[in-house]
Amino acid sequence: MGEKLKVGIVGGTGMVGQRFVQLLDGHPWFTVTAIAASANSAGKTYEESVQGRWKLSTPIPEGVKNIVVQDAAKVEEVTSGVDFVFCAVDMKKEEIQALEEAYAKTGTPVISNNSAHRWTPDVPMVIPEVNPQHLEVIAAQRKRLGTETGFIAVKPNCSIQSYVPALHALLDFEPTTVVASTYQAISGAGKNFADWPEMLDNVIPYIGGEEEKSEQEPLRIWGRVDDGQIVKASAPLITTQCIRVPVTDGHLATVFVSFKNKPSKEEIIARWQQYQGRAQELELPSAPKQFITYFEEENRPQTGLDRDIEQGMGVSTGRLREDSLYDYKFVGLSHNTLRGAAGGAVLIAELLKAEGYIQPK
Ligand SMILES: N[C@@H](CC=O)C(=O)O
Repeated sequence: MGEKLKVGIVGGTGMVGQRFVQLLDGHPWFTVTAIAASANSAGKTYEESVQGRWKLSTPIPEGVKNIVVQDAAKVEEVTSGVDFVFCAVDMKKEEIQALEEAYAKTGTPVISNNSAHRWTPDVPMVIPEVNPQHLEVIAAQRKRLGTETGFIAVKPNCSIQSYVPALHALLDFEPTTVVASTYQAISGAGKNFADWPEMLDNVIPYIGGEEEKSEQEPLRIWGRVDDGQIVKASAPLITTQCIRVPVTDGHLATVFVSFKNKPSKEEIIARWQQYQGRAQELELPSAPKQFITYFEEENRPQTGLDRDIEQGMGVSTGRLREDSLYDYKFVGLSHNTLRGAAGGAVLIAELLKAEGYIQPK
């Protein structure tokens, strides 16, 4: 594998940005050469800019400490030294849409953790093991943006990763109805217990916008490519409740599901255990060897015990049993800031590189 691709992190000082920094330390294909953030952080070293707000348990990697943070709004300056960027910024939707398009128009691929472009018809929203075929729409997007090399690709919301992979492995049994309740960690809101004390010994039954995302985004993931656009699927019907719970990391979901062709319990478990996607076929560096792990123990998966499975990139399921109203019920779990955020975006970038969409400039 020749020289590493040079990466910029736009929004590198926030919680997801810090995860990008952590995951890219020692990455075999990518090296961080630029970090951009708001004008307030611009001009400081990365170490200075995250002083007192570094939220991860591992130290700031040596290789990025002295990178001078750039102003994310100065798009040409940031992109001049990189082959592609990750983007995780906290701004209004229209501002993020415009910023990401400005980056893409410089010929720079943008892999985004933000939700702003998740419903732009020619922007692929990808889980590499589930819908890698959606990358096809990049050609149409490049035409629209007037660039031969730039584009935007996004990852879906973290909540859906705790049940969509498990349902995807069962898609040919035609799930008709899904009820999912998610129990979401506080890091999903970019917080820890120090900065969100009311989450100690508490549950908050509301996460703004989350239920809409959790019900609609799976249908886009299962959508088809038609004339350079993603057309969302019309089934299954999905309803959700999303709840904030007092855990640091890990989104757990309880799921009820009925099928047109009801599989046996053994068939479901076999599908989960055997499921392999494009990320495993290509042996991408961040791909979990076992994408879905089924736990036979009746008290697993547990958020604290199992969120880090496969370096936080695997998904786990358990407690599969028949239900009195639906065909089955089960529990799913995924790490929200690894598989569900920065890790998922790094895996998309690896897929894009392996498929020839990201190249040295
Ligand atoms: N909106 C989610 C974060 C996932 O992307 C949350 O609040 O947990």
